Amino acid sequence: MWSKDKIMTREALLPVVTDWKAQGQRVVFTNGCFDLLHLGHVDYLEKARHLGDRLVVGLNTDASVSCLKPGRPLQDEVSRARVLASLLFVDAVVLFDEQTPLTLIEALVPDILVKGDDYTISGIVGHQVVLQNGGQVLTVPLVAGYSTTRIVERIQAHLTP
Ligand SMILES: Nc1ncnc2c1ncn2[C@@H]1O[C@H](COP(=O)(O)OP(=O)(O)OP(=O)(O)O)[C@@H](O)[C@H]1O
Ligand SMILES: O=P(O)(O)O[C@@H]1O[C@H]([C@H](O)CO)[C@@H](O)[C@H](O)[C@@H]1O
Repeated sequence: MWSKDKIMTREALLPVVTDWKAQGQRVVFTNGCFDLLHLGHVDYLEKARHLGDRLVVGLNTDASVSCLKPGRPLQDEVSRARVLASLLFVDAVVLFDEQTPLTLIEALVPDILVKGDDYTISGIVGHQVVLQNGGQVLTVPLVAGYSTTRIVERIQAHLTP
């Protein structure tokens, strides 16, 4: 499979997830902006994938990111989606335009919902949907010292005379 084929619309992804579930595969879902991919992202995504059998990543569109994080994204949604899709342990990438992935999670009803532990369980959007459907909501420890913001700050410091 070419990585670009992992990038799907919500409509195309729904039957794929239904088939995975019908085959008894546990579907893990996470989401984020993933502006500049770094070690923390890779570590947490790989761990998320191994909490189940398939990993679906919800990716904020450029419009969504710019509402959440003024001045961002630095990389457009096409680039961010392809970089995520190129990861061996990512099975699907789906863009969402809203401020939160709630409607996407309501549509997919993943078996496992995951975020980094910079979030509390009750602070993870969609946790009620997943728990009410008998699923799990989990966090993965952060890799200390890694963030997109930190990368930007280091570049800015490097460029400042
Ligand atoms: N250092 C890290 N280790 C593990 N997971 C991380 C780390 N940083 C972010 N994540 C996780 O990656 C996902 C996407 O987060 P996000 O795109 O905001 O990354 P970020 O590097 O924190 O970006 P920003 O600096 O712009 O906030 C979230 O689920 C978050 O919990
Ligand atoms: O990359 P971020 O900022 O960690 O991703 C955000 O996560 C929010 C989270 O799911 C809240 O529980 C989400 O609402 C927001 O749209 C971003 O994806």
